[in-house]
Amino acid sequence: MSLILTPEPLSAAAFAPFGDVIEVADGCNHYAINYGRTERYHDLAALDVLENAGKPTVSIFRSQPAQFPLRVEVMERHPLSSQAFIAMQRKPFLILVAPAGEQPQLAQLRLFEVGAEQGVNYHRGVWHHYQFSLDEVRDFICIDRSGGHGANCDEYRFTEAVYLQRSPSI
Ligand SMILES: NC(=O)N[C@@H](O)C(=O)O
Ligand code: NI
Repeated sequence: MSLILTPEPLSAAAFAPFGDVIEVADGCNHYAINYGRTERYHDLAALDVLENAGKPTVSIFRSQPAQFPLRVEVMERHPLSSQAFIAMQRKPFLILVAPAGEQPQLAQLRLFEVGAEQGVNYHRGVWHHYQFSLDEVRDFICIDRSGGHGANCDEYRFTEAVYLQRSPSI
């Protein structure tokens, strides 16, 4: 028996069990800076990267597009840190997540469509599929942890048949 997942829209409330949505939204803490020429939307994600002498790191992931339907072979988690992704070309992308725990539970898998003006920050231990793009090679800013000590990437390989489908809108 296969499990087929289709995307749901990403909102801060829906994503709360997994992390933060990085976006300009009602209720954000924002204020004018630079003599009124810039509005700062402040402190949008809980970065958690200092465990075991880790340090914050900004990288660019140049990701290959996935082919659909995508068979989910593996998911991963970072037990020592958060990990944020923000699309540089402002194109939508898909993320697959499951709550932190010993292993991802099939019944708790969620597929979200990240909008063109959103980013995500996975909280530490949250299971997720590694980054991929849609249609074309795309660049993503990644903010996570480097240095320090301790293994920070656990993988879980599915034996069940889990597939991701795109929605017509993306
Ligand atoms: N391995 C690595 O740095 N990337 C993954 O963590 C990912 O989520 O793409
Ligand atoms: Ni990751």
